[in-house]
Amino acid sequence: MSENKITIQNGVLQVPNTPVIPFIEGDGTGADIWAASVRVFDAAVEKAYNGKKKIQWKEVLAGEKSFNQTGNWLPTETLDAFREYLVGIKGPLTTPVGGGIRSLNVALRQELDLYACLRPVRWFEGVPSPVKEPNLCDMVIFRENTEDIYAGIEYMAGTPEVAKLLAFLQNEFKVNKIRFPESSSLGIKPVSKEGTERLVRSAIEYALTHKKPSVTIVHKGNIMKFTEGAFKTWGYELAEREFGDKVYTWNQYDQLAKTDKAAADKALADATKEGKLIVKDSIADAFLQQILLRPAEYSVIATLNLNGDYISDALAAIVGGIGIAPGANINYVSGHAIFEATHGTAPKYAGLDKVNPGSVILSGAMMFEYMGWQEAADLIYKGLEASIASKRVTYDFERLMSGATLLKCSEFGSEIIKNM
Ligand SMILES: NC(=O)C1=CN([C@@H]2O[C@H](COP(=O)(O)OP(=O)(O)OC[C@H]3O[C@@H](n4cnc5c(N)ncnc54)[C@H](OP(=O)(O)O)[C@@H]3O)[C@@H](O)[C@H]2O)C=CC1
Ligand SMILES: O=C(O)CCC(=O)C(=O)O
Ligand SMILES: [Mg+2]
Repeated sequence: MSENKITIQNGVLQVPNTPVIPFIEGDGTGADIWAASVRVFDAAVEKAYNGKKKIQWKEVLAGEKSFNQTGNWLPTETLDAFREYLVGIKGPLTTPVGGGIRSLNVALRQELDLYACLRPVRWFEGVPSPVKEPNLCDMVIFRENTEDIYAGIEYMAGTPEVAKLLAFLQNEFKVNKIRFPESSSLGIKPVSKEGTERLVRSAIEYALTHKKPSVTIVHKGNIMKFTEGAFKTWGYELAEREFGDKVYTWNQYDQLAKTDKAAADKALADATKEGKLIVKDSIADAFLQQILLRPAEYSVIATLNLNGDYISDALAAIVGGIGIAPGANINYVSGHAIFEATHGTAPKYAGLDKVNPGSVILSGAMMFEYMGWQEAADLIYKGLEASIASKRVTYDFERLMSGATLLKCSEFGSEIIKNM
């Protein structure tokens, strides 16, 4: 075993001083963003550890660059590298709409079983926002990352496959509610108890470790009873079974309130006063208006794949847009993790050295925190905060700030380094 590999022993990451970290540059604006980000990462590590620590970057291919060079969108070598080196980082990869290859981003998450998509959402002082009090929005999304309709089990209208599936549903299950069966495409949404439990467990453990007040299970269980609804039920059951006294759930409240509403109110108030973690739930559509109107009531969010995708961009917009929305895809058991921005390839800006590299830079800060390199992460936060405070920012912030100086993507990276 090379001394430059990050490994995991008894659940604890072992990080050498000069770890090899595989990275994917990314499609579209990925090249611009990566060039700016990697300079920030190296500068933060150098400044934090005076040359005692240094990352050995290892480029691995995926997406358009990979296809052009190898004829393969996601080479086995790339998956092998992420498996071998445990921790990696990536830029965005393009997914065509309505046909063509399936998402390489989703494929990476599924192949490495990176079941938790962790996306922290917080406001940085001075960032322009469409809401009056963006500081009230301080949430961490745990999005299930391997199941749901992202499993890609869908069949196109008019194909023999869809005809077979339709016939099966009609003959075996007497399904007669498909409005236009002859022209319907069909998709299947797998949601498992195991998948739910490991995601909700991660969210609760995170909330307890970081002393957060609540975990909200966000679902559309009124309509999709056995997938989204089961996610809620399994989530509550897991919380009560595995975390016992450390949590109080709205399910416990509801059970008690059936016979004694006053006692239930008191139990909830006591649990809150005692600092227990409150595990609650919200139906997804209502949740999306609540995050605008009452964001302070939400903290850690546990949700399924599609809801998590929508919620990520919606919450990012509240705190200033997806230019500064970082994320991580993690398997907390194997230790495998790939860090990446919430945003996509923003193709219209490709090659213009224009977009905000903040999301990938903050994803790198999350990676350093995951590796235990907190000092390097803190320098990145410091550099970013000071750059925003001096109003020297990329186009996305500049167009919403008065008196700001417009910087290119690369210049914003340099600005962060200057302010570390
Ligand atoms: N994990 C991944 O790799 C992801 C990949 N994708 C893929 O990316 C492609 C493009 O998707 P699309 O729906 O256009 O979404 P994008 O997130 O790529 O872009 C949408 C808009 O968000 C803003 N934006 C995005 N990135 C930045 C940035 N770094 N700085 C500032 N603003 C930014 C821009 O807004 P404005 O126009 O207002 O300037 C942009 O037009 C698709 O193929 C999609 O599948 C999408 C999401 C995640
Ligand atoms: O894989 C893609 O192209 C889109 C993924 C996405 O939007 C996300 O993970 O937030
Ligand atoms: Mg998305």
